[in-house]
Amino acid sequence: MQFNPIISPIYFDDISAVQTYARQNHLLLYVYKNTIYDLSEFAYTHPGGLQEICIYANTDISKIIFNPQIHKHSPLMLFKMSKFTFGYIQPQKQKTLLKSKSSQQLLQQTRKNLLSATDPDYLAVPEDCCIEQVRSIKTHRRIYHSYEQISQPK
Ligand code: HEM
Repeated sequence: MQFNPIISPIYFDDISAVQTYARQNHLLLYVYKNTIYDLSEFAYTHPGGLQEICIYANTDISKIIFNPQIHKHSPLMLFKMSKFTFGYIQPQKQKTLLKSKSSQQLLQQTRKNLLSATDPDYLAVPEDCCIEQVRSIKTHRRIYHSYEQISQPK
């Protein structure tokens, strides 16, 4: 079955992991600001030519694609590329998760729930913590997110 990165993006630790993956799977991957695009098919219809785009295959093109000395693409090309999004370089996925609005809201809500139920456990929730996987637990009054799922960032 074909893996669908749009539903489930792949996370890589660094560019060399991307390169190894691309080699093993015969893909033309391009990294722009930590987002990875699979242009394996698009490359054949690249208006600037297949050869030109292949030169930079499996590299970080953040400083390349808007470089006028190479070819200054229109910023709209990023929209075009977005449909080929394949994955992300994200070594500290958990910390990034905490930065996302929904994770923070969830964390605050969990703290409030524990507080409002005068559950002493809320004091034990560390100030700087992140949510790995949110599962729910039931107490005598309400359903909370499991404390075991809230941990210190590594
Ligand atoms: C570094 C990897 C590159 C990527 C990922 C890339 C990607 C793209 C994309 C997505 C477009 C379509 C833009 C659109 O339809 O709006 C495009 C257009 C184009 N590319 Fe590239 N390109 C790369 C390298 C190059 C190079 C090295 C050259 C020439 C030396 C080049 C020349 C062009 C030209 C002439 C166009 C058409 C005009 C334009 O949209 O600016 N590209 N490229």
